[in-house]
Amino acid sequence: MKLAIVGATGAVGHELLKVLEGSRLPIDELQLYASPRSAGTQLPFRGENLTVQAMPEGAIPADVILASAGGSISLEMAPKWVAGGSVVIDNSSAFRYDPSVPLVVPEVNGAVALEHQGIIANPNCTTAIAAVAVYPIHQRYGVRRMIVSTYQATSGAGQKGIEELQEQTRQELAGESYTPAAFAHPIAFNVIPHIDAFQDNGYTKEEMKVVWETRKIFGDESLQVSCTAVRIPTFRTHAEAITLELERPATPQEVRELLSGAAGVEVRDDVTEKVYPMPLTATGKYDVEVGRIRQSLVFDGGIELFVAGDQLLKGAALNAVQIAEYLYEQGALK
Ligand SMILES: NC(=O)C1=CN([C@@H]2O[C@H](COP(=O)(O)OP(=O)(O)OC[C@H]3O[C@@H](n4cnc5c(N)ncnc54)[C@H](OP(=O)(O)O)[C@@H]3O)[C@@H](O)[C@H]2O)C=CC1
Ligand SMILES: N[C@@H](CC(=O)OP(=O)(O)O)C(=O)O
Repeated sequence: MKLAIVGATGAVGHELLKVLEGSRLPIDELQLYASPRSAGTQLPFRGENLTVQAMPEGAIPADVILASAGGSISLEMAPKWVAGGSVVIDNSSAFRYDPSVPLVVPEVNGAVALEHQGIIANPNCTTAIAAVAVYPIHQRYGVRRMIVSTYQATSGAGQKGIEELQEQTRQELAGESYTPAAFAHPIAFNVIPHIDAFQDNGYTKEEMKVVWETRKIFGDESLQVSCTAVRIPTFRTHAEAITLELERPATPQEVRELLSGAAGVEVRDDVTEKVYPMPLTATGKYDVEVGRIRQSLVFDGGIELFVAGDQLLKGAALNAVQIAEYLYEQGALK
C-alpha cells in the first residue's frame, strides 16, 4: 500500500509517523509532504530517513492520504486527491459536518467508515477522547445529558503551542516581557477558558465541536451535550471532567466493570492509592485513562468521571491510522 502524510512536520504529523511504524498496514511506500519551507527535511521511519517534499498542487500518487495540514488545505486539496483515486483520512474539521462524510471513532462507529465517498473525517481531539469512555455507558445506560469541562494541553494548538509554553515559562521565570501569539493571553502559569472562535451563542467553536461531533459519532441527535473548553499550561494530553445523566441508573462499580472491558479504555480508579487519570500517566498511551468514577450528586443514578487521553494519539494520529487499519481489514482498501 502507498501512503502519504500531508503535514508530516507538524505535531500530529510526527505522531502519525510513530504510529505507522507499529501499524499492521502493509506499507510499501510512505510519502511525506509539508509546506515548501520544510522541503528536504529528513524524518525517520522504520530505520530509514524519509525526505519531506513540498505538497504538490494536484493529485498525490497514494492509496491513502492522511491529511494533517489544517482545514483550509484539506478543503481545497482533498477533492483533488479523491479525484486522483486516493482515500483521504482528514484530521481537520473541514468535512466533519458534511452529511456525506463519515466521522469515525473506530471503537464506536467503525462501520460507517465503509460508506465513505473518498473522504473520512477524524474527529476533534476532545470529542474522540470523551467518546471512547462515554459510548459504552451510553449503549448500556442511555446517556440523556452529558456535561464536559476540559483541561486541554498546549500541543492542541500544534507545534507553535508547545513552543509558546516553553518560551513563556522561561520568560516568566526570568522576568522578561513577551507578547502572546499562539493563545489569546499568556498561557504560562495561567488557564484560558477560550479555545477557537466564540460563536453567537456564547460558546466557543471547540465547545460546539464536542456537541455536534458527539451526536454525529453516537448517531443520536437527541443527546444533550454542553462543554466548557479550557487551555491549561501542560504540553500534551487533554483531560476532561464529565457528568452524565442516564436513562437507566448506574452504580460506579457497574461503570468501572463495564469500562474495564471496553476497547480503547484503561480504568485507573483507586483513590485509596491515589490512582486516577492524569496527563503525565496518559501521555504516549493508546488507551484513554478513565477514573474518579462516582455517583452524581446532581442527577439520580447519574455518573461523574474524569478522563485523560493523549490528544495527539487517540485525538488525532492514532485514530486516523485505526480508521485506515479498519478499512484495510474490511477489504475496503487496495
Ligand atoms: N494538535 C492537535 O492536538 C490536533 C490537531 N488536529 C488537526 O490536525 C491538523 C494539524 O495540526 P497540528 O499538527 O497540530 O498542526 P502544526 O501546526 O503542528 O502542523 C501543521 C502542518 O501542516 C503543514 N502545512 C502548513 N501549511 C502548509 C501548506 N501550505 N502546504 C503544505 N503543508 C502545510 C506544516 O508544514 P510546515 O512544518 O512546513 O509548516 C505542518 O506539517 C489541523 O487540522 C488540526 O486542527 C486534530 C486533532 C488534534
Ligand atoms: N482544538 C484542539 C485541537 C484541534 O486541532 O482540534 P480540531 O481538529 O477540531 O481543530 C485543541 O486546541 O486542543
